[in-house]
Amino acid sequence: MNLAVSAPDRLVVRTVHIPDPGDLIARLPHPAALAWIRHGEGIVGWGEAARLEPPGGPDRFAVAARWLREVFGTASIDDPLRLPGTGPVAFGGFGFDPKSPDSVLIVPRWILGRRDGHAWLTTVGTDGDPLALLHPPHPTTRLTWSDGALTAPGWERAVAAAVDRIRDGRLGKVVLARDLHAHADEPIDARVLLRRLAAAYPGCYTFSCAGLVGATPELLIRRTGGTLDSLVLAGTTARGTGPADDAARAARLFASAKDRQEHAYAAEMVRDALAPLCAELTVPDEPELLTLANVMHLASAVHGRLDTDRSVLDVLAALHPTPAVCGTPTDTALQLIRELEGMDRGRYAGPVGWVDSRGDGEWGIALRCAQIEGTRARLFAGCGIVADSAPAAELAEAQSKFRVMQYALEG
Ligand SMILES: C=C(O[C@H]1C=CC=C(C(=O)O)[C@@H]1O)C(=O)O
Repeated sequence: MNLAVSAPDRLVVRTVHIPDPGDLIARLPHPAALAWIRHGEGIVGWGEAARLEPPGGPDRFAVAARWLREVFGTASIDDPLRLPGTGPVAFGGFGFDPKSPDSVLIVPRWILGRRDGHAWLTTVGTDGDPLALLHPPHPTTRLTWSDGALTAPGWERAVAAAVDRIRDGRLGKVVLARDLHAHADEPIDARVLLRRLAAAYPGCYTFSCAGLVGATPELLIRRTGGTLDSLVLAGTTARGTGPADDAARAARLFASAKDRQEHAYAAEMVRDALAPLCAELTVPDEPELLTLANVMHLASAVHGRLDTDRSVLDVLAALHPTPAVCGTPTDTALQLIRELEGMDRGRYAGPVGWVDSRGDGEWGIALRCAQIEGTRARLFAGCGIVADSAPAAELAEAQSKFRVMQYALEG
């Protein structure tokens, strides 16, 4: 196990009730921001009290859960609120591919939160000034764009190859992604991107963790006490030119056998993965429509009640990767992704979110995001491919999904 920043022997944690802090993103004093916000509520963090970079492997969720049990279990915690997200919290992101070494968990020094009429500040450690790192946000000026691993025609050929494999009967669905590179004149400030994303996509989960910044519509799992919630997304159409065009496109999406099949694979797998962990589970028979600023998705809201006390990380281990980002069957789809994408996804399409010391937490799938490193951003977008997929249509869908982060970077 590699502890890039070693945890102190014992964390000393104090949560206090505070007056409404207003815009959480505006309070972040440093570009190395940790954030999880939807409709203005959620948590932001900064500074680092402890950090874990679990090595790649299918057991990375279990390794992370063990480490957190140790770090939080030995902590001295003064938390009169005892709400989801109060007390110590770890923000995290896990590599998409089990082989990926990119997973990370960070326990910040300071956490500011707001939820259901409560606001709080959590301090981890007894020294230091939360505003010592004060560093005003700085918008990026000029950007240059270039292809990632595959050009657009190269990616269309990969989609065509995937369709051939599916028609050969080797698998039912695979999700293929591509990356785009942006290069700025000056370092990219995550807070500027977060502000634009939270304003343009308020219903999505705007997140930032170790340079991965985005606004995902897909809730992989939320654990609140014994309750689980998940929002399965698969099947997409671009937004129309106005309400009538939107309605026509939505009707075509619901009538599309291709999109319904893409969605069914994802919803069925989530049901099968959660059923053994739940005393009760509800999965709708029919998807509903989720409308975002750039696209519309088929969506299924899944609810469950855990059969026994399990951390949200245990539930993640059972769910990831769903066919919304990998395919069916999982192993065959993962092999095809490795063969055809020509890139390492890093933490794109992996779980991103937070967990507290009670095991509550919210984890999305890291979609509509970019990995920021200094002056560079690497954007990702993927599409579910089934037997009837057409490469040109999938390329257009990926372009619609890239628009989220293109807007975050360019304004
Ligand atoms: C893989 C992505 O989207 C997934 C989530 C929703 C809809 C999808 C689709 O219709 O293809 C994808 O499964 C992405 O945005 O990079």
